Amino acid sequence: MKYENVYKFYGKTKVLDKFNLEIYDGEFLVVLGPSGTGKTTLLRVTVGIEEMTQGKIIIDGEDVSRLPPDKRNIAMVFQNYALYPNMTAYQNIAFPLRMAKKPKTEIKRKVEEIAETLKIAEVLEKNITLLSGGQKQRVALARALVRDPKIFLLDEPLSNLDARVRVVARGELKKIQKELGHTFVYVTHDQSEAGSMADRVAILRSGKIEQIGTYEELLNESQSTWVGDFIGDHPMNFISGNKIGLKGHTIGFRDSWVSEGTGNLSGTVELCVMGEESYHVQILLDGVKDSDGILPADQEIGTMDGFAGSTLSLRSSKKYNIGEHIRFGLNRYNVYDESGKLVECVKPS
Ligand SMILES: Nc1ncnc2c1ncn2[C@@H]1O[C@H](COP(=O)(O)OP(=O)(O)OP(=O)(O)O)[C@@H](O)[C@H]1O
Repeated sequence: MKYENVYKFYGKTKVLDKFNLEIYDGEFLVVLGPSGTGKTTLLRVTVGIEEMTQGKIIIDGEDVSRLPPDKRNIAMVFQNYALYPNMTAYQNIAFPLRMAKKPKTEIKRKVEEIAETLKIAEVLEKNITLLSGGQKQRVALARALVRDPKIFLLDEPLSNLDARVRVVARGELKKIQKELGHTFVYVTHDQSEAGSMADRVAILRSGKIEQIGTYEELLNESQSTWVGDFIGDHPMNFISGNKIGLKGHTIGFRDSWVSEGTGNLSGTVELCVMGEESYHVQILLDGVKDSDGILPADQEIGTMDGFAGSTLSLRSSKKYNIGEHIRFGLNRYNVYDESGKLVECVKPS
C-alpha cells in the first residue's frame, strides 16, 4: 500500500500534510506520535470513513482513494472495539459476512474457524457484555479477520486491557499477523508495544513522517533531537557539544550509553530509582553555571519544551546514594547540528 502526497484538512486545520509512505505486503507497521498528530485520521482516511482532501492511496497498483470503505479490502479495529452490545460474540463476528450475504453454512464455518484461532470458541454464544476486555478485543479482531481483508488497521486495540493481559495479547497479535500474513498498520501511544511488535515504526509529527525504521534504528540513530527526545523509555540526554570540543553542536546520548567510573563528565546523583532491570539514575552535571560548558539548567534545546540541559539520566546496575559524586564517559553518542538534525553517530573505540 502506498500513500502519495495525501492531505487532509478539517476546515482550515491541516491534519495530514503531504503524507507519503509505502507499506510493504505482510508488514507490521506501527505508527507512533504525540497526541493530535493525525494518527487516527490517517487510519480513517485509509479505510475510507473519512475522505482525504487531496492525494492518492494505492493498493496493488489500484487507486482506492475514492472507493467506498467496503470496496477497499481493508478492515479496521477500533480502540473501543465498536461491538454490538445486544448481540452474542458469534453474531458480532458473523455480522460482516451476513451483510455480504454469504451462505449460512459458510458463515458458520468461517466464524468457528477464526474463533478457534483466536481461542474464543467457548464464548461464542455469550452476549458481548458478559465478556472480559481481552475477550472483547479478540471478538473485535475476529470480526475484522473474518472478511479476510488484505490490510488491517488497528487503532490502539490493546489500550483497554490491563498491563499483564496486554503483554500476552501483544505476543498473540504478532503471532496471528505472521501466521496469516496480513499487513497490519497499528496505531499506539505505547512505545513498548511498538518495540515488541513492529517490523518498522513510523513516527508521525504534525501530519508528516518524522522518521521511519526499526525501533532499534529509531532509538540509536534518532535523526533529530525531536525524535531522540520522543522515542525511548526515557528521552535522549542532550548536552552542549562545547564540553567535548564540538562547539555549536548538541550531543545526544541514551541513558545506557555510558561507562561509569572514568570519563570526561561528572555530576552529583539527584535520584536513583529501581527499574525492572537496572537503576535509573538522575545526575546534575558539574559545570552547570559555566557558560562555556554545559547548558544552563533553564535553557531549552530546539523544540524540547521544558528540557533542562543540566540534568541527565543514566542506567546503571549499581545503586547510588543521593548526593554521591560520579564520573562517567560516553560509549557512544550522536552529534546534532544547530537545527537539531543528526550529523553523525559516533562510537569511540
Ligand atoms: N472530525 C473532526 N473534525 C475536526 N477536527 C478533527 C476531527 N477529527 C480530528 N480532528 C483534529 O485533527 C487532529 C488530529 O486528530 P487525530 O485524532 O487524528 O490525532 P491522533 O494523533 O490520533 O491523536 P490521539 O493520539 O490523541 O488519538 C486533532 O487536532 C483533532 O482535533
